[in-house]
Order: sequence, then C-alpha cells, then structure tokens
Amino acid sequence: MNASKDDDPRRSFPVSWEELHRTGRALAWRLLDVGPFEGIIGITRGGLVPAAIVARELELRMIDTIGVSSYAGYDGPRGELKVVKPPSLTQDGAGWLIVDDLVDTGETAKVVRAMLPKAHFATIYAKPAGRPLVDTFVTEVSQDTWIYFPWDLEPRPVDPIIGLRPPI
Ligand SMILES: O=P(O)(O)OC[C@H]1O[C@H](OP(=O)(O)OP(=O)(O)O)[C@H](O)[C@@H]1O
Ligand SMILES: O=c1[nH]c(=O)c2nc[nH]c2[nH]1
Ligand SMILES: [Mg+2]
Repeated sequence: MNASKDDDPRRSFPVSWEELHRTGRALAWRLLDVGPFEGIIGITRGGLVPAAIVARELELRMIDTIGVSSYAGYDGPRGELKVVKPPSLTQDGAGWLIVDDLVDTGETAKVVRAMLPKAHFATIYAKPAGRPLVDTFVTEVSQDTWIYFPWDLEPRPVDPIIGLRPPI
C-alpha cells in the first residue's frame, strides 16, 4: 500500500530539524566515498534543505535545481508529474549529484533520472517501491509510512495517550 497524507497511513514518521540535519550529514558521509562531484542538483522543493546540508558538508558551490510538481494543490490528489524547471546542465549528468528528501513510489526519481542518467541520485529517506531508483540513501521506512518533514510541521498540544485508549 502506498501512503499519502490524505489516507491516514498506518505509520507516521515526524522528523525534527535536528534529526533532519543529523541524517542529512549522515548522507554526506556516505557520499564522501562516492564523489568527488562537480556540483549538486536539488529537486524542489523537498530536496532543497537536504541539498543545502550536503553542499555545505562536501564544499559544493555549483548548485542547480530541477523543479518537479506532482500535486494539483496543497491538499489535492497526486496528478501527473510536471517538470516545471529543467536543469541548466545539458549533458548526461556524469559527475553530478542529485539530492531529494525521499523516494516513495519512485516516480519523481524516474523522471529526473531520465533527464540526467549518469548523475548519482541520493535521498535521505527511501520507501521500498522507490529504493531501486536511488543510488545512496540513509533511512528506509515502510511503504505505508508518511514522513512529516519539519517544514510541514508546527508544535501543537496533544491529549495524553491514556485518553486515546478505546473504551472497554
Ligand atoms: O517517489 P515519489 O512517489 O515520486 O515521491 C517522492 C517525491 O514526492 C515529494 O515531492 P512533492 O512532489 O510532494 O513536491 P515537493 O517536493 O514540492 O513537496 C518528495 O519531495 C519527493 O520529491
Ligand atoms: O512529506 C512527504 N512525506 C512522504 O512520506 C511523501 N511521500 C511522497 N511525498 C511525500 N511527502
Ligand atoms: Mg519533492
């Protein structure tokens, strides 16, 4: 089953800024053995913060983006993937690093890899369906998990867990 934010997936995986930073740095450590890279291409928008973390750690200053849009609106259903901003790079991507926050179904990765087939594709998180499309990632979560990134969260009061217990 593929999770979506509209489905109430079985598992939710909220990520704090600190955790994202730590796991982004862990990704940079893994990429150290793969590079050096000419530069980095962030997949907007989710790949922008991870790309900034990796660029800082690997001292990459050539930064490009690919803009991919897949939802009709914030809460709309997932629509057809559209490349709203192609990469500036006109070659096959050899020597370049592509960074996104996660692969889920792998559809975004497929579109991006078709544009730059020789680039190295890295994400912080991977779900099983997308995993074969990623060259390097750090943390795998199950397909029915929805990852909540810190830019999509705000701290809120919650009821005590005991109150959530169903009545006997
Ligand atoms: O493997 P997939 O099923 O294609 O899903 C992964 C993509 O979905 C999310 O982006 P989204 O299209 O929601 O846009 P955003 O990065 O602008 O939030 C995420 O940032 C990945 O890019
Ligand atoms: O914030 C997100 N969390 C996810 O788990 C996910 N899967 C696709 N797109 C996603 N966006
Ligand atoms: Mg994205």
